[in-house]
Amino acid sequence: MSALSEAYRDHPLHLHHIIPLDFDSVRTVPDSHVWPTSHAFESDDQLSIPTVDLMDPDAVKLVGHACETWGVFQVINHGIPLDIIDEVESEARRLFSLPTGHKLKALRSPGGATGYGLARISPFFSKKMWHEGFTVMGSPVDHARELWPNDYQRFCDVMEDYQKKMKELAITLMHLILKSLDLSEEEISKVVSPGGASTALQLNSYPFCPDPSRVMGLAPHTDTSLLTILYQSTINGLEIFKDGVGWVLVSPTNGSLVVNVGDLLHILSNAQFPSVLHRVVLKEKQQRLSLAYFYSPPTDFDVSPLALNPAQIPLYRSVSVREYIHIKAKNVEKALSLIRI
Ligand SMILES: C=C1C[C@]23C[C@@]1(O)CC[C@H]2[C@@]12CCC[C@@](C)(C(=O)O1)[C@H]2[C@@H]3C(=O)O
Ligand SMILES: O=C(O)CCC(=O)C(=O)O
Ligand SMILES: [Fe+2]
Repeated sequence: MSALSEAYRDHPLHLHHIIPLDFDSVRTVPDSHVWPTSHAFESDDQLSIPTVDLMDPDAVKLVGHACETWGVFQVINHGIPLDIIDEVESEARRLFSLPTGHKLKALRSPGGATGYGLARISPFFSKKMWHEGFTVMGSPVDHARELWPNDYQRFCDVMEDYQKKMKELAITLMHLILKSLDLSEEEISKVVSPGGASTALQLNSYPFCPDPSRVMGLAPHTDTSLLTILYQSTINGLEIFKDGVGWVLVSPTNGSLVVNVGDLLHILSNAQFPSVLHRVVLKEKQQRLSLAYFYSPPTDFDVSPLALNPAQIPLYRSVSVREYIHIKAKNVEKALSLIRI
């Protein structure tokens, strides 16, 4: 068991907050999944988040500006081969198209962190989300063997290879981001080291929905990570919240990846980089898939505001990654304010 999985063990969830709906059998949206519709569901579809070309000689400045003004950006020329992304998407599709009863063989256990199930934030909302996920931390072999006793190797190879590639990209991005904060190489290497990191890959599926305007794919949340690298299939749905504007749609563009600031980078940057609030709404009846890779320091690493000039005061106390996960598991929305000085 990875150290990251262990951090979640002290916060077991009830099975009704883990088991997704049997999406295969529903013809209408059950009341448990109907969210109050209001103007809150509207979004700005004209504005676009910044795009950063990782080959641009000004990448440090561009990434820093995007993190500061939006907390999220798209990357192009990121070096992840498109056929690898396609393979992961296709394996994710293979998994989510299994009959519900079969997927339950890989159900996340109440104290577990990996496998099939609802998003961890589910207990914090009175309505259920139109979502099913599969969380991978390293090798998914134990769950994959339950799903495909004679045919699990390909799924494992593809998921492990993707995590390796994502880790390299996350490290590159972290170097650019921390350089933009003027941190020294020595300080950067304490936060980002290839050997030590807590990472997770989350396969998300928003199944076919007979009435998309009444459901919520993934409720508004911030990610716990330093940063998250997201691939979204061709279907719209991801929205980010921008102060002074409201919800802004992030349309998928071919081959680009979405990078967002998580809570731990928000703390490290002393709130210079906002941990972006985001959600997924269903814009179409059709199934939507996404792949989210979460990158954080090891669980025993103490995160504290680093990018301080002499005139600045730290806004957050030091907190270990493990402790922050515990705080967030109990108070999802208030976690950052609970460590504010
Ligand atoms: C490492 C992780 C981040 C995450 C919890 C997890 O253990 C794996 C799933 C992740 C996810 C994906 C959907 C949104 C989110 C808030 C959730 O409920 O599960 C994130 C978690 C997070 O960022 O805290
Ligand atoms: O599906 C998406 O576009 C977003 C997923 C997400 O926010 C997450 O997995 O944390
Ligand atoms: Fe997220």
